[in-house]
Amino acid sequence: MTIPKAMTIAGSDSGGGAGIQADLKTFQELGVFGTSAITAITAQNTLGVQGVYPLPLEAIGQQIDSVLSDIGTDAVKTGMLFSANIISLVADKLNRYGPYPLVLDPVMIAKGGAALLQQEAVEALRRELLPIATVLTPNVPEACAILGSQEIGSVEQMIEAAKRLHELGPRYVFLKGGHLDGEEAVDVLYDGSEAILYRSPRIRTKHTHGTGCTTASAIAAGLAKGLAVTDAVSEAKRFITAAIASGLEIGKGIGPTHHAALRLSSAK
Ligand SMILES: Nc1ncnc2c1ncn2[C@@H]1O[C@H](COP(=O)(O)OP(=O)(O)OP(=O)(O)O)[C@@H](O)[C@H]1O
Ligand SMILES: Cc1ncc(CO)c(N)n1
Repeated sequence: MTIPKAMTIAGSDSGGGAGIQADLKTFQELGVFGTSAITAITAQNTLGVQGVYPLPLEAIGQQIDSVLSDIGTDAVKTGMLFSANIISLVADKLNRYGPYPLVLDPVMIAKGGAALLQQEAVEALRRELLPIATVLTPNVPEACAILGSQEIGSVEQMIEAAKRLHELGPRYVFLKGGHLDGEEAVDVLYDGSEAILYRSPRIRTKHTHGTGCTTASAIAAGLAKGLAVTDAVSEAKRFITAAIASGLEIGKGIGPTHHAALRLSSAK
């Protein structure tokens, strides 16, 4: 049996809601075989990040070699990369084994405020990974950090920012509007000529841990299946909206999005 394959290169979230764990669950839900290279281990739960432990470069490189020299992949998603050295290593490996459809989620800061990317690594991200990305998926604060300060408070300003981000090299920019206010959660996809808006009702919940990782890996799953970027993004938007609607009240803080609502209701 052949099955589409996607690889995530990201950090581990012990709390299970974001990072590698969210990515692999999303791949599985969407019918894609998932592989991984872990860049850093975080001690994390619904209350925040208690510890960050980047892995040695050798360990990260070896995981990527093991997967790509044997199993291969139809798409890659990157998440938490933590340092400029890890970014350079990942760019080197993807250039050597690829090119692959690449969903680049420029993870910088966890919801509780912990740094998942060192500040001085933003330049490496811009220089080495943005130019080889198929889809760049920043949230509003990440877009501001990559652009070096820009006011983004409206959909019009999101479109302007997406255009400037596109000039840095990615084929598509998918700028997510989860951090803005309003009755709808509006995201912008820009391909260099046209801005497409993806809208959903804004769900009133605090349980949104892992929304970014889940969205980016759902897009990667679509690309692995051979979908056009616009279709992969539509599917991902539907998937994340359902996952937020069935977010879990577990732990004492911000609970995770949940991807298997149908199975859950038929269990017990
Ligand atoms: N309350 C909500 N209701 C509906 N959709 C939402 C809500 N919050 C976020 N989204 C959607 O979820 C997706 C992820 O967006 P968001 O801006 O939250 O990502 P993120 O900030 O990168 O996530 P994370 O904090 O996990 O890194 C987008 O499609 C966004 O529109
Ligand atoms: C490991 C990891 N990656 C990404 C995020 C962003 O949500 C997180 N909180 N933890």
